Amino acid sequence: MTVIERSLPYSYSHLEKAAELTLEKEPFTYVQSGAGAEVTLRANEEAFERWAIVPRVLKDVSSRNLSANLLGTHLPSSFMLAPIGNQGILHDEGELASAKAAAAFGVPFIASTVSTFSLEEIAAANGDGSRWFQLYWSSDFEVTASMVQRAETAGYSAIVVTVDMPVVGHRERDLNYQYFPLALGKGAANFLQDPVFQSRLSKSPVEERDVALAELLSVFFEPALTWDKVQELRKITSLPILIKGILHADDAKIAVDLAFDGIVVSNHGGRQLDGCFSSLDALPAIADTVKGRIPVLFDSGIRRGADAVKALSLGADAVLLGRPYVYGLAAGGENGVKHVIEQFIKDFDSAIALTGLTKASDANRSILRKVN
Ligand SMILES: Cc1cc2nc3c(=O)[nH]c(=O)nc-3n(C[C@H](O)[C@H](O)[C@H](O)COP(=O)(O)O)c2cc1C
Ligand SMILES: CCCCCCC(=O)C(=O)O
Repeated sequence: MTVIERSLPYSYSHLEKAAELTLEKEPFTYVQSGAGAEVTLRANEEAFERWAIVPRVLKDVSSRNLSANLLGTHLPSSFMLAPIGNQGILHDEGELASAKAAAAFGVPFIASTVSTFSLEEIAAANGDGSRWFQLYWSSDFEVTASMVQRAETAGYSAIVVTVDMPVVGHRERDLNYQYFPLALGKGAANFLQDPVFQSRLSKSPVEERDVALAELLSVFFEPALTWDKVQELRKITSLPILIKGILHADDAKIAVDLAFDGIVVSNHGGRQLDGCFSSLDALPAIADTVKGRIPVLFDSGIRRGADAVKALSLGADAVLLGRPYVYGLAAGGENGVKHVIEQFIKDFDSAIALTGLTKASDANRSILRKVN
């Protein structure tokens, strides 16, 4: 499938610029920025520059297989679209546009708890596409349970529990602008349309939106969350459960020991703890600990096809594409996301061939060297 959206740029930096020129400064900054001094945000990209691919030649790369299969989900090019909340601040069609674009390429879409549109609306837009649901664990457990059950009913095939946000990171640039999309109701649909959440209110969210949003903010975080509590999800759903936000090999070991179905090595794109490990630096030790017993997904810093080759070589089974696709959304709506997906697939395919591989799943450390 080829998308005609030639007015959009091809490089990440130009795509970011196109989004900046399209958006007001507050929503653009919300996406672009990280926590604190943004040391970790920068480290995520810099870590990729410290690994170099040492390609092999004359390997007959005329036929290539980029795919991965994880937990019953087919990934045609070993990547998925990362959960990104509040997409309505970037484009009126928000997650609906992204979910449609993902489906057009068969790329699985991970819908955020704090989406602008409800998980049912996103599922309808995603149609026959494949989708997972990202869960922010609410301190109101019955709301959490209700959302998970709704996701199962709406055809989501895995639950990704994000655990790196017991509290929100200190995002200085958002604080400077006093810009908080969740408080503005841009990521509220899953709560406002939830029957259990509605039962907590004396008037409907339509009648008293401000009261409903205040209730949302009061139950959004669960800083007391523990491994034991997350295990309770097993009683609620038969879907695979992945833990997103792992950086320490000991936590990866716990996830394996407790029989979770997968993990996502991630530092939330440098938006939570500034000064923490880059995601790529965390990956090898985690992959060595997991030893293939459960799928290891990776995000934070994937910008190009060669980045995906490096992450797969260091032990990831698949990667999540984050900021690049929402810059495409901002700059061009559904076609903008299609453009980003299409270019990423072409770039990844080229990188696999030029590395001397015919299967993405064959990527391994023998083709990488640490430089500087
Ligand atoms: C604007 C924005 C919103 C995000 N919202 C969520 C979210 O709702 N849930 C979640 O688990 N992660 C969220 N993330 C983190 C992404 O899933 C992913 O970990 C991160 O974007 C990876 O970093 P990268 O985009 O720099 O590669 C968000 C990231 C951004 C940039
Ligand atoms: C109160 C903060 C909620 C943020 C939810 C979206 C997200 O994960 C992000 O990084 O932004």
